[in-house]
Amino acid sequence: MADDRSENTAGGIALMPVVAAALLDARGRVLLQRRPSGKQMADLWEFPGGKVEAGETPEAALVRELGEELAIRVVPAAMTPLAFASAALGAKHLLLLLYVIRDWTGTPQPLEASALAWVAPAAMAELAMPPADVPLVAALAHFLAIQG
Ligand SMILES: Nc1nc2c([nH]c(=O)n2[C@H]2C[C@H](O)[C@@H](COP(=O)(O)OP(=O)(O)OP(=O)(O)O)O2)c(=O)[nH]1
Repeated sequence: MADDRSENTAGGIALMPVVAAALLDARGRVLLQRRPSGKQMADLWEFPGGKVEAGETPEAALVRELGEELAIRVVPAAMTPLAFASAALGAKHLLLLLYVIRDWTGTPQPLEASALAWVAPAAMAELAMPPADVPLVAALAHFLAIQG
């Protein structure tokens, strides 16, 4: 019998773990990237990140994704877990883990996105983002408001 443990299919639902970063600059702005045309959820603004691959920790996946997408270097110790979203996504179920990151090396470049933008928390709600991000944006705005 096939061993499906690595596919996260317990209960019949295929979980899709995705990691994402709220990169914050010194002014409290957040880096968002625009998904390219032709990809699922094209043209929506999102937190940089991507799918956790089999055998990877979430933190290792975020190190890899931020290198691939933005050409920046981050270390797991600089990642603070902030919030998660749990939402149906087609035949799968998205588990989206959002980390706050204030320290990294390099200048973010849009290697895979069609655009990058540093966005003030108050302006985030005006951008079109994937539905799963809505509660994450609210959690981030709250976090930034209490952090000052
Ligand atoms: N990175 C990111 N993905 C998000 C966000 N919100 C959201 O629903 N997603 C979804 C979109 C995709 O279905 C999934 C991420 O998959 P992806 O295709 O961008 O990931 P990837 O970089 O591993 O890409 P690929 O190699 O599979 O092309 O998570 C978000 O804020 N950031």
